[in-house]
Amino acid sequence: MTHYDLAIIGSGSGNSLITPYWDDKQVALADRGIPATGAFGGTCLNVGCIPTKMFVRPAALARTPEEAARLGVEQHTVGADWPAIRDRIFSRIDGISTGGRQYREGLSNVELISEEITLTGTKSFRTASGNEVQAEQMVIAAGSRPVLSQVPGMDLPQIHTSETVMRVEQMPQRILIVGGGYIACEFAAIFSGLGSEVIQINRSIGLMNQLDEEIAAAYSQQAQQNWTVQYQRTLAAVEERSPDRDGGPAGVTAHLVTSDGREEQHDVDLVLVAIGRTPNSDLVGAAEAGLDVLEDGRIAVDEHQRVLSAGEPVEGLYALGDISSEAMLKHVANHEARVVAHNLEHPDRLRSPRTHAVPSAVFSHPELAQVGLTEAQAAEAVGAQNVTTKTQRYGDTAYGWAMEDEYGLMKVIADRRDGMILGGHAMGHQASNLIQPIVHAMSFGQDAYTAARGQYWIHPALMEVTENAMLGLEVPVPDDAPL
Ligand SMILES: Cc1cc2nc3c(=O)[nH]c(=O)nc-3n(C[C@H](O)[C@H](O)[C@H](O)COP(=O)(O)OP(=O)(O)OC[C@H]3O[C@@H](n4cnc5c(N)ncnc54)[C@H](O)[C@@H]3O)c2cc1C
Ligand SMILES: NC(=O)c1ccc[n+]([C@@H]2O[C@H](COP(=O)([O-])OP(=O)(O)OC[C@H]3O[C@@H](n4cnc5c(N)ncnc54)[C@H](O)[C@@H]3O)[C@@H](O)[C@H]2O)c1
Repeated sequence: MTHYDLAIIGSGSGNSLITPYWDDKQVALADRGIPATGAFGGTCLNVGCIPTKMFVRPAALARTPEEAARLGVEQHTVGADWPAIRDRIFSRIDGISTGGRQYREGLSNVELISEEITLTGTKSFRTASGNEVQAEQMVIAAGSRPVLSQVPGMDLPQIHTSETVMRVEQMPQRILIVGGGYIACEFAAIFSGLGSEVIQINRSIGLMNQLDEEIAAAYSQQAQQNWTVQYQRTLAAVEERSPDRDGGPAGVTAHLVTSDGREEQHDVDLVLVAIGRTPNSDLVGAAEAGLDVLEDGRIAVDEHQRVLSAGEPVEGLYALGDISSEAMLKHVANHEARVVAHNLEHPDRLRSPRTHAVPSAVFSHPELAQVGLTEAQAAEAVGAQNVTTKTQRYGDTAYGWAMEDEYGLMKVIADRRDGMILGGHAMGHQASNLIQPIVHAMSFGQDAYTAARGQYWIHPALMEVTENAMLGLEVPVPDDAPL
């Protein structure tokens, strides 16, 4: 049994817990590596946020002829060099991952355990090779993994999740994407932008249905113009077709079933399954070790990120990120890591993460961003009569004219009694940036009028969309309001 001052499971946001405080103490960092590649550094770096957005950018560039044509410029995308794009992206990503691993391996106070571990108690685990580890304090930051459909054919090499699809040898000519959430909508934009024929199916009607209804409907309409979207369909089975005459890779036939029981099929090169992610609490053996596990698979934590066992926090045991958080987002995992880092160092002054005004963006085409409540949730929270909303079209602002923008929207939802912002939702160019002043106002408790009028907005920047959305709300103007 090896004893450490701190043991961390997971090298994603967990990796950032090793602050200078631990320089003269002994830390174990266990990570089995990303399944497809064994890479160090977790999901965001290797198979998540960062590589996806590195594909989003060339896909957006490949689409510029559409916008250029509206502005009187003739452009033509000749093609996207998938192997070159893929290799450029992963040479950078893999280098960062390798560098991170080497750095950790080189530290005398850190033991890197590159193996799958299983908890044996609340602050102990066994490695796959049989070593027993015990720690004074422990953090479970073991993330989540993609869920696969429970249908025949999921073991075929043409079936992909977000963990494998970015490294395929050739860009698919035709791809079926299953799901209507973040990952499905981002990859639909990536592959359609780069030139694949994309068919996206969702079992319900509409895409990104967790968003504000107005924005989700507007996005779904746009998506249908950019690639093929089919609703009320689920995957029933996938079977391999024989290789083509030139000996090229075999594609698959995806069998679908519609909500009214009809059968359909699509011949595609590959299928991307993006129907959600499940926390890795089962992989680490959380329930067997006596930890409380919620119905959705998350490890239960209290307001200080302390893990619960039989409803009570276990001293010195924390969880963070996808394995315990409702929002599976990197900025949330990182914030929780900062809180846990503090709590590990100051057990007498425990802090809690902020749960208010958590934003997210979907880097699709168009881009989406949101923070706070939807209009329906706001009506539920404060009463429909107290809710005021403003939907500002990009196209009705000066920069929107410059862009000849046809679909961009920013919707702000506020309490009409005090002007406090309850939610913000955006769709269109740079939505993930335009939402930030709303996040700022909500985080620092500024009413919409003060947030809009209390600062200069550069004219005629696109950010005037956000300014105008806030100014368009029917809210009280505070006494001595800024002019
Ligand atoms: C395709 C995709 C795109 C995304 N894009 C965005 C985005 O744009 N913005 C955003 O905010 N979020 C995005 N996310 C979500 C974001 O990546 C996650 O919320 C975040 O990475 C979670 O970090 P974590 O530290 O909790 O877990 P991870 O980074 O997943 O780290 C957990 C680590 O634990 C290891 N592990 C698990 N079980 C064991 C075990 N038993 N033994 C040893 N090691 C184990 C895993 O191998 C992994 O390396 C995206 C996710 C995906 C999949
Ligand atoms: N830009 C970002 O911040 C970003 C990007 C990617 C992923 N993520 C995170 O990763 C999480 C997982 O992403 P995701 O897209 O896999 O999940 P998701 O929860 O966003 O979407 C899942 C989709 O799959 C559908 N679905 C669920 N079960 C199904 C089934 N059995 N058959 C058919 N369809 C089914 C759902 O209706 C939904 O449309 C997200 O919730 C998000 O937190 C964030």
